Amino acid sequence: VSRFEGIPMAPPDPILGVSEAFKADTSDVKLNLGVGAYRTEELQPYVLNVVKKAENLMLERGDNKEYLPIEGLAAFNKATAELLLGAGNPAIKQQRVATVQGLSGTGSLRLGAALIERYFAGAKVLISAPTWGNHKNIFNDARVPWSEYRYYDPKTVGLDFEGMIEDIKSAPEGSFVVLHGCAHNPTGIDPTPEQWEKIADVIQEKNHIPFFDVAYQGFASGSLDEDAASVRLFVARGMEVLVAQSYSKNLGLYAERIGAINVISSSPESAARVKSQLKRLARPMYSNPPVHGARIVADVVGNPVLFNEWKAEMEMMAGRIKNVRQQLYNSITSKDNSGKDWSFILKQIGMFSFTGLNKDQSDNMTNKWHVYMTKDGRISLAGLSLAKCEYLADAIIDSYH
Ligand SMILES: Cc1[nH+]cc(COP(=O)(O)O)c(/C=N/[C@@H](CC(=O)O)C(=O)O)c1O
Repeated sequence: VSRFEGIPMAPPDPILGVSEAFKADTSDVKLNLGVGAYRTEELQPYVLNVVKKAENLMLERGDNKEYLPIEGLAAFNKATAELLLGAGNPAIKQQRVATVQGLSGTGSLRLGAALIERYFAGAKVLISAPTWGNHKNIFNDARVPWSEYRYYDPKTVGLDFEGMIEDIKSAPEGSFVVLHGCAHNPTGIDPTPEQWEKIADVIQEKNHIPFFDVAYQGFASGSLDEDAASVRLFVARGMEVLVAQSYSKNLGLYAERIGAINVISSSPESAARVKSQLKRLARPMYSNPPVHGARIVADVVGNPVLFNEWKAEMEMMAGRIKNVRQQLYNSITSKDNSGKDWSFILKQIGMFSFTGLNKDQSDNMTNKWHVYMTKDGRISLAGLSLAKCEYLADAIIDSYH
């Protein structure tokens, strides 16, 4: 008898498990609108041109495979903090930013969670309702207690701003508030600039610490600066902030696992101490991070020609998703005569559309129409082509009524 027999079979991941089910489907009309990964109009994965150019540069240079320091590639850490905050940001000049390269967004969030667990005993983390499917797993496994703040209002298919503020205000003083920097996942609903100001007010009032998850910078609006505006607003106020970054989507480096955890503190001394403890946490977890993705980001950002080409490719990707969003709206409204208001599809930003389809309706999308999506009603528009909008519109209308 195996000694592992007591280990139960784990359920498939709510997001990544959808791709497994999609692959098993033999239908030729199947659509994978599950995982948030960009696809071209031909529904193929996309390796950015600048990534190929950066990799050729590496080969020509003959870069070695020596260990990186625990905190990662210095050139990457410099580039990623400057991308996030703007190269001239006073926090960077005053050396108040502790940046450690992480295993993409997930690994950076986990490192931040481990710091909270070790140095903020009893502190609570507040996450939005709903939020990205892996946030709860990350804080659960880091043994950090969390609770939810109201975010999505199904009645208005919009932001429950009053509820959000109330829940953040009523949380214990000094809680960590997880905020999506832009392109909220799964709702696609972002606070307005005015609402961000009020969110910053209540967080300051309560001495909470904001923990931004920035997984789509430049990918949501097409502009790196626009998509970082919320983070920069909080830092400009002199607030101490944690920010997890990912280059999975905006540079298409999904499988390279490249991201960073940034801790902006009020003094260079505390930034240095925080960085030393982040290294202390990383060493027994994975020792030091992978070099390939870090070099690509550092080379692309460090080379003005490549940097400009990257910005153009981001605008292209964001543009394709905006076109698909508009086309889906047109297809649905030209077919559906129920009078339902579908304008939420156009108001949402980023990779996803939160359709409002419930679990049974989402099951119908999959079982009858071979459309794969997450059970919370989210569809990834990045996996949709203009050519498939008619078909998807039929599936959504059929599943709704
Ligand atoms: C908000 C958010 N934060 C972090 C991540 C982590 O990505 P990483 O590749 O670890 O940098 C993702 C990925 N989201 C998509 C893929 C996934 O679930 O892992 C998704 O929502 O489909 C997010 O959507």
